[in-house]
Amino acid sequence: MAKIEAKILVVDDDIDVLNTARIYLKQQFSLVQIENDPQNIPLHFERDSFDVVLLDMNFRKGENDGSDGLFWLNKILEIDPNAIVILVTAYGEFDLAVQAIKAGGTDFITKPWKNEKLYGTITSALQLRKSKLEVDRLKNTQKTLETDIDSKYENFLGDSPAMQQVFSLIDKVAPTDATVLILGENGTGKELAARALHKRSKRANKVFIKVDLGSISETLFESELFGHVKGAFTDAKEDKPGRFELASGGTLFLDEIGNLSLPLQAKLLSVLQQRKVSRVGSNKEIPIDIRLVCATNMPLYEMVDSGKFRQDLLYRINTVELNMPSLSERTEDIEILAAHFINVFGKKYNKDKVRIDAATIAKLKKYSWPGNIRELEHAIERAIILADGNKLSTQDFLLNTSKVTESSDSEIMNLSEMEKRLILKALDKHQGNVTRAAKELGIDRLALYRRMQKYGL
Ligand SMILES: Nc1ncnc2c1ncn2[C@@H]1O[C@H](COP(=O)(O)OP(=O)(O)OP(=O)(O)O)[C@@H](O)[C@H]1O
Repeated sequence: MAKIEAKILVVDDDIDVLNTARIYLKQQFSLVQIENDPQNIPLHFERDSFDVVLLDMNFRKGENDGSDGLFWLNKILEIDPNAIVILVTAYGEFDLAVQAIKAGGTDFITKPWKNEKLYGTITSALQLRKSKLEVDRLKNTQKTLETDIDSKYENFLGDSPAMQQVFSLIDKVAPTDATVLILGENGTGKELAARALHKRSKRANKVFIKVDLGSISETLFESELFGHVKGAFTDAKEDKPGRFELASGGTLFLDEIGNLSLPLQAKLLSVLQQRKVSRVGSNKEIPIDIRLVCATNMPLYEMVDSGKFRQDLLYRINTVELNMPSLSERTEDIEILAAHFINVFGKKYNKDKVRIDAATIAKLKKYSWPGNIRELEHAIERAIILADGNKLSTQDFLLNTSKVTESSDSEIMNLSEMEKRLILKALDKHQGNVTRAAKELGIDRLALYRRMQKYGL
C-alpha cells in the first residue's frame, strides 16, 4: 500500500514509546521524525514543516498536570498557527485533554494506544491540516486579487457631471448595508461601481464575491449559489459551499441579473427573503449575512411589465438604484480615459512614449461607442499595438467612424440608428461571424446577440 504523503513529528520523553511509534508510523506516512527533548521542537520547525505533531502532555517524570504539554502546545502554535497537534495523555486524564483542546490542540489520544486508533486520529487530523492550508492559500489569493482590484479602483475615472453624480451616490450608499441595483449598458463600469461600493463599505476587509448569472446554467444554479453536500448528485464528490455562503460577512455581486429565468428568480427571491440557504442535498439551513449588489444591462422595469422579471424580486434588489451613464452621454471624459488607457497599454507593450493628438481625440469624441468604456479600452490597446511611431492618429483606430461621423454631422441620426448601422457593418465585414463582429465592436457575444435581437437583425 502506498504511504500517505505527510510529515509527522512525535515528541515524547520515553524512548520506547518513540521507537514503537516510529516503526509503525513509517509504514503509513512518508516522513516520521522523533524527538525526546521538547526543547528541540523549535529546531525541528526551523528545519522543516510538519503536518501533524504528536505531543506528550507530561514530560517530567512523575508529573501529570500537563503544564509542560500545554506550554509546548502554545509554543508550536506560536511557530505555526496552522499546526495540527495531537496530544498524548495518560488513561483517564480527560480534564487535561479538554484543557488541551481548548488551548488549540486538534485531538487527543490516550497511552498506550492501539495502532488503528492512532492511524485514524492522524488521518482525520491530516484532512483538517489540508483544509487549513487551503483556506490560507485562498486568503492569500483573495488578498492578491484585491490588491490588483484596488489599483483598478483607483482608476475609476470621470470628471463629467454624470460621473460625479455616480461617485457621490456611491459615497452615500456604500457605508450602509442597502441593496443596490446598478443599471447600465455593457462596458459602462457596473462592476467597477460594485467593487467601489464594497471598498467603501464596513465590509471592505471581507470578501467580494461576483457571480455572473448570465453564464450559470439552470442545472448548476442551485449548487453554485447555495452549495451542495457530498453525494447530492453524481458529480458531487465532496461538500462544497455555495457563493452565498462564501460571501457571508462580505458583498455578493450578482451580475447580469436580468438574464435569470423565472423559476430561478423564484429560488433567488426565496433565499433573499429568508436570508438562509440550504446546500443541495441537505436540510440544514445556514444563515447568510451578505450585502447584495446586483447589475444588469437589461431593461428590468419593462421586463416586469411584460412578465419576464418578477416585481417582488425587483423590489428586493432595488433599494437604491445606480445608473451608469453610457460613454456617449459623457464624451467629455473620453480624454482622461484615453490618457489612462494609453498609460496602461503603453507600459504593457513597452511603448510608454506614445501620445495622442487633439484631432484624434476629437474623432474619438464623435464616435458613438456602443461598447462604452470597454470598447474604448480595446480600441486604445489595438491602436497602441498598431502604432508605428509615438503618435496615435486617426488611422490607428479602426472605428468604422467614417460614414457614421460624416453623416452624423450632416443628418440627424439617433444613437440606436447609429448602433444598428455599426452592428450591420461589423457583421458584414466578418461575413456574419458574430464572435468576430462582437470583438471588433468591443462587446461580448451575448451583448451582440441581444442587440441583434433588439434591432431584428
Ligand atoms: N470610469 C472608468 N474609469 C476607468 N476605467 C473604467 C471605467 N469604467 C469602466 N472602466 C473599464 O472598462 C472595462 C469595463 O468595465 P466593467 O467590467 O466594470 O463594465 P460592466 O458595465 O460591468 O460591463 P458588462 O456589463 O459587460 O459586464 C473594465 O476594464 C473597466 O476597468
